[in-house]
Amino acid sequence: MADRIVSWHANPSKPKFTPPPGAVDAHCHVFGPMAQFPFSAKAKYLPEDAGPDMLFALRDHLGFEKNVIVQASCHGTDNSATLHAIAAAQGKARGVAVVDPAISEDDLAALHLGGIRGIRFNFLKRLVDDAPKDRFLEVASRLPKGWHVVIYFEADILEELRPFMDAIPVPIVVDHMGRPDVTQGPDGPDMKAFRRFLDSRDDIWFKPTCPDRLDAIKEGGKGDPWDNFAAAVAPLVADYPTRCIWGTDWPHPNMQDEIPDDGHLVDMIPRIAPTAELQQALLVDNPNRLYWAD
Ligand SMILES: O=C(O)c1cc(C(=O)O)oc(=O)c1
Repeated sequence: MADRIVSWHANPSKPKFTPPPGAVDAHCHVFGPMAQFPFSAKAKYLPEDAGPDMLFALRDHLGFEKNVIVQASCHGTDNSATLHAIAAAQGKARGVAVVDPAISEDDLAALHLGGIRGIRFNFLKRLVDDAPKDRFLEVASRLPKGWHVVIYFEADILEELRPFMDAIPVPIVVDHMGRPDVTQGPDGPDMKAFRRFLDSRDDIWFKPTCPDRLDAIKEGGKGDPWDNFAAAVAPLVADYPTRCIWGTDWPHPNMQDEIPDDGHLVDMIPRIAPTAELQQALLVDNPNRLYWAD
């Protein structure tokens, strides 16, 4: 395994945009600390420590009140680091776990007590070795009440995943909108396909997140301030205002080449959600419905 990497900004700027009271950063991660929570033997990247203290300092700096911590692939199916961070947040965080599909009902109940409200299925080959659809469906059918499934996939496999996703019996939240090519614009084939998917069920949610990944210079995009992303994504938020949640994606796994300034990421919010109503839905009402319903 290569050296441990740093993928986050050392000194993010203060955003110009002020999030509304109660705003939730609903997609972020923690890494380690490794001495306490070792990374998975199957991890595809080995990051430096980015623990809860750093996450909460960033939350306060950016003007957010709560976090949803999504288990990062480098921790495999051992959710200890995520649970530790949720506990340290003292009610200000909930989370999404990655589980071995053979997990017992007791272990699912323990995750619920620890603040977990969903499980993540990752289909990115650069992040995980396998994604067994039949086993994923089985565990999705016996989740605690009120939970959902988070899915991370790339646009080119959306159609292939449709039968699998259509069979998921709980709400679905799509990470980073399934990584559309934002250089195609709001009416490009990737956005059209994603809209068709959203229209197929009213319990599919999405995260209009990661301009730094989707509009990266090395991916053929514009880079910060990510104008392609703003143009392609604002209409999606406008058309599905009750089904989107937003997050920084800190500490930005794997982004060590074009590390985003988190203050600039927050300043994308008014460009994709220009009214106070949209901002309230995206940052407060929607994430609270998914993660703090009980
Ligand atoms: O695109 C990625 O590299 C990435 C990785 C992870 C993870 O390693 O869990 O999570 C994300 O949200 C995005």
